[in-house]
Amino acid sequence: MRIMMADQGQEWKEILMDFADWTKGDLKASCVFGQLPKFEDGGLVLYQSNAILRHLGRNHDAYGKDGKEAARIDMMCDGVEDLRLKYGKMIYQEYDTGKDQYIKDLPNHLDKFEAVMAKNKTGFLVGDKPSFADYSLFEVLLNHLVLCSSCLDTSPSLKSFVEKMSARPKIKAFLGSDAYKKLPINGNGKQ
Ligand SMILES: N[C@@H](CCC(=O)N[C@@H](CS)C(=O)NCC(=O)O)C(=O)O
Repeated sequence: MRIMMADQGQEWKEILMDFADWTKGDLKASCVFGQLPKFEDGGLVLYQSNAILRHLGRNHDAYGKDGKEAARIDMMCDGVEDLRLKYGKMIYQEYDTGKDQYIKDLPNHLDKFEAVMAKNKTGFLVGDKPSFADYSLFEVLLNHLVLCSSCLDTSPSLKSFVEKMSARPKIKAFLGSDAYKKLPINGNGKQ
């Protein structure tokens, strides 16, 4: 979300929740699913990261040029979410016992995105400009590069995608900012 808003030139105000405050429970009780992030846009209050991404996609013309592209963007976003969940399970539940096997299995998961990216030939998953699924994939790949810096060596289209996204001026500025650098990748400090 942050990367997408930065690239689309949308300013945002962020309130970071301290874990001690969160455990008091008041905010949790007010969240629709008892979890963050919470996103407010005017009178609209949203939860669920991918719903927020879709909202941003609609607002910033980053949801395909027609219904068919939108459907394929949804599919790619759900595919990214599957990978994000596998990564999260390893990070939060199996880091010490499962990290090596996760890295070994990673090419099987990344291959799917590599194939779509290579076939589209525009440098994006769908269409010829970044959609919310591209921002989601980009963020997941950045995190995987921290986990294993060589993980894209056998995925040339994904490697080029990450390089080009990282070089987009507003993304480059955001990734270089203190606001971004001080954020932990994962809440448990593992990466
Ligand atoms: N499917 C949700 C998952 C949200 C989620 O896992 N939130 C975590 C932080 S990233 C949370 O609020 N954890 C605290 C809790 O469950 O009490 C989304 O994508 O937004």
